[in-house]
Amino acid sequence: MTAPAALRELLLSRITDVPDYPQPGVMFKDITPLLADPAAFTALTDALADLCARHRADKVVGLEARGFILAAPVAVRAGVGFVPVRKAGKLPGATLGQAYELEYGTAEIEMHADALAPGDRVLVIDDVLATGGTADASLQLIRRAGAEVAGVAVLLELGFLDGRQRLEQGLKGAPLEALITV
Ligand SMILES: O=P(O)(O)OC[C@H]1O[C@H](OP(=O)(O)OP(=O)(O)O)[C@H](O)[C@@H]1O
Ligand SMILES: Nc1ncnc2[nH]cnc12
Repeated sequence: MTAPAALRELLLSRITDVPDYPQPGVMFKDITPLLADPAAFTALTDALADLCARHRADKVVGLEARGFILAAPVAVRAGVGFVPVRKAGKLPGATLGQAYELEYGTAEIEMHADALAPGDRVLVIDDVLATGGTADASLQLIRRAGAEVAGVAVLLELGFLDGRQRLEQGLKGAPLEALITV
C-alpha cells in the first residue's frame, strides 16, 4: 500500500536528506523532524496501526533502533504486543541470532527465543527499507521461532536498492507495505 497523497506529502515533507552520512555515497534519510512533529508522528502511527489491523497481526516486531520508535506506539494503538529485535548482545535472555548485510556494513540481530510462539501473526515494522537485509534477517528469526509473518511495514522504501526483491523469498507471499517509496 502506498499512503494517500496527503499523508505521503506530510510524511515526506518531514524527512530530511543528509548526503554522505554515515559514509560517502550514502544519502541518509533522517526521520527525526517527523518524530518531532506530533501531527505527522500521530498520522504515521495511525497508518501503521491500520496496517496491523488489516493484516490481522497480533504482535509487532520493531527493529532496533529506529524501528522501535515507530513500532512501540503502533503496538499500543493497535492493542497488540511489542517484540524487540535488537543488535547482538543487548538482550538478557536466551536468544535466536541472525547475521545480515547493511547498505553500509554488516551486523547481527537477535530476538528472545521465547518472544514468539507458533500461531502468533507478526508484523515487522521499521523506518527504512534499504537493501532489505535487516528485514530479511528478522523474517528468518520469526520463522525460526515458529510464528507466522503477517507482513513487513516500513515508512520509507528506497526502491533503487532493490530491498523488495531481496525480501520476496522470505515473505513467502506476505505483503511488504511501504507508505512511501522513493
Ligand atoms: O534494508 P537495510 O539495508 O537492512 O537497511 C535498513 C535498516 O538500516 C537502518 O538501521 P541501522 O542498522 O542503520 O540502525 P539504527 O536504526 O540503529 O540507526 C534502518 O533503520 C533499517 O533498520
Ligand atoms: N539511506 C538510508 N537512510 C536512512 N536509513 C537507512 N538505513 C539504511 N540505509 C539508510
